[in-house]
Amino acid sequence: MESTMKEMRGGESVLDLSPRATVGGGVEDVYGEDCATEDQLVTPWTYSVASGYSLLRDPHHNKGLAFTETERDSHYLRGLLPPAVATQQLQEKKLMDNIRKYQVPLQKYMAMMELQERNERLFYKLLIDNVEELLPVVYTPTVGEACQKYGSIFRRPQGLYISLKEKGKVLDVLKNWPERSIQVIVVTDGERILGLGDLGCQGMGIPVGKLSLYTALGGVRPSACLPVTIDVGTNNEELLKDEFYIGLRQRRATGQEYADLLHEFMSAVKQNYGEKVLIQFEDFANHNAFTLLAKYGTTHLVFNDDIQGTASVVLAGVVAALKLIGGTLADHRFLFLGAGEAGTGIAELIALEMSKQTKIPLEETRKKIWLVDSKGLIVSSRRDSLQHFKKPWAHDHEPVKDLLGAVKAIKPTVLIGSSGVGRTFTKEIIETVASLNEKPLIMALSNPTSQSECTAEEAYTWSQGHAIFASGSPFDPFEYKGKVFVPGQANNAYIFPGFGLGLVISGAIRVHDDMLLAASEALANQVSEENYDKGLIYPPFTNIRNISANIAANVAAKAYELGVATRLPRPANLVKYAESCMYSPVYRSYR
Ligand SMILES: NC(=O)C1=CN([C@@H]2O[C@H](COP(=O)(O)OP(=O)(O)OC[C@H]3O[C@@H](n4cnc5c(N)ncnc54)[C@H](OP(=O)(O)O)[C@@H]3O)[C@@H](O)[C@H]2O)C=CC1
Ligand SMILES: CC(=O)C(=O)O
Ligand SMILES: [Mg+2]
Repeated sequence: MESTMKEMRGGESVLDLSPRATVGGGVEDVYGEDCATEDQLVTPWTYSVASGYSLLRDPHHNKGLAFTETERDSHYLRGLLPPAVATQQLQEKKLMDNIRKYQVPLQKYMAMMELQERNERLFYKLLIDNVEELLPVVYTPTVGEACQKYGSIFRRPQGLYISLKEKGKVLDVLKNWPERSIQVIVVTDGERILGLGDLGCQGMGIPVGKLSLYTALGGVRPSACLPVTIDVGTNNEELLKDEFYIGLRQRRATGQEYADLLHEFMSAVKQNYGEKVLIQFEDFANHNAFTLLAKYGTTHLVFNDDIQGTASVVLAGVVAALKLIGGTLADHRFLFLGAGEAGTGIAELIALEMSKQTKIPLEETRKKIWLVDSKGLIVSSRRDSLQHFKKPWAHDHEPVKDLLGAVKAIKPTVLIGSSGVGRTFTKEIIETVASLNEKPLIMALSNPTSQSECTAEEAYTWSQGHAIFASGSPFDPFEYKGKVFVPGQANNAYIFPGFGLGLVISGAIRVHDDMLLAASEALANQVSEENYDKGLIYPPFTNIRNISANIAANVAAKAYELGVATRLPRPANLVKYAESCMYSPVYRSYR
């Protein structure tokens, strides 16, 4: 410990690759302020009570016209606001009216971001109360366009940028962030933003959007959330030429240089925030995502949303769908288009659940699941040339070059799109799947809407109304032959906020596959008869905070059962406890 602190205080090499963080949370005096001597560098943090003009400019505390007469007197606000006093409800009504007037989704997005920067509680009140309407604005699909244009619409930094320029100084960079009690970090390196490819530093929109859902949907308080973008360059030629690009103007660093920066970041996070901070990897390319998850899964509280969160949400949808399509999980044959993070992550969790249900070994249950990648069906003759995460799916079969051929050969009952390529579920493919099944389950998971493997209209029309359909980005209900079909949204947003809350409230120090199954089970249990009657396999997002509390409780229960929870004693009623921990956006009164 002594040598660690000396290094930190020396102000040069702050990188400690084996931090002495305690399970109890945090490291004693990590900022080195109490014991620093004259020759040592510290961060000069100060705390003050905001009042007057600075109170109005502080998004955490600003209430705008909702400051009461008493607050206006006691906080030096007289004259800085017009005389009217408004309720939060009235402010919400006005802002929703304004947002609804914008025709262009990106304008709505910018209005929401501007609100978040101006009045955080009002932002979350809007998002929570109007979740179905605003989710497509702050999240997919609009966040995808926002990332593509991030350089042009950039106004104020909303998260922490850690680039190669900060190599050797990452711990100092973390200390520049104004909040210290961080519970959840969402980090991207921008290389696989939704299905839009490499957006470099402009991927920041994704951690910002995901964390706003952590708060709105999962109740993790905003000050405990830290969006991070690791900038190692971009291979996106358009961005490299774009004069408004906000990131490093170089091609991506790879190999040891990449690994070193990531390792410095992971070590600094643990050193600064302790063992219980959740690090959610988001939208990394698959050649790094699996490696990072495996490497840090045993030393940090890490979760890959694209691999694990997606798996949990899709398993929930499939289990719920069994009520509509019949059979048990093991009775079905699964075919995926796309064998990357999402595809193989989902496949593995389905196979695991199947194995647990049937007591059949995992190697056997995997054989019910087939994947197609850009080179065709994954079969054993391709094994040697496959990336490691595809190898478990190389079953014995003659080569098949495309999805249509695979559909004809495998005869799937469930078709899942996780390719990132739009309109790849063609009319012929959907017609073939529909001809093989009375009720085919079709999930087009790729985001944003432009990359969806098919639209809701296509799924329902081409299957003549027989398909049970869900998609990663939302589609409106569709009327076909006088019947209204309501597509579900199979998006990891159902899982990660409640999952993260469960980890936080139990003080979990590691993520385990059984927790993903627990989250999935909790979600599937929330689908009501009324939802099923509409053909839905997910509950509506309107009830998401309640759903998240149930997911959190199931995940926390599993953490206690597995012995990785550190918050002791275990609360007796975990749902109630989760609810009691959830952030509320209602204004507080100031003395
Ligand atoms: N709904 C949700 O909650 C989520 C949705 N997603 C979406 O899933 C998509 C994929 O993400 P992810 O798995 O991380 O990406 P990856 O890059 O890891 O995987 C993409 C896979 O699709 C394959 N592929 C690409 N083009 C084709 C094609 N034309 N025909 C057949 N296969 C193709 C690739 O093949 P090859 O390996 O040969 O290159 C690869 O196996 C993205 O659009 C993302 O937005 C992701 C996470 C959550
Ligand atoms: C939803 C999500 O995480 C993705 O599309 O990458
Ligand atoms: Mg993602």
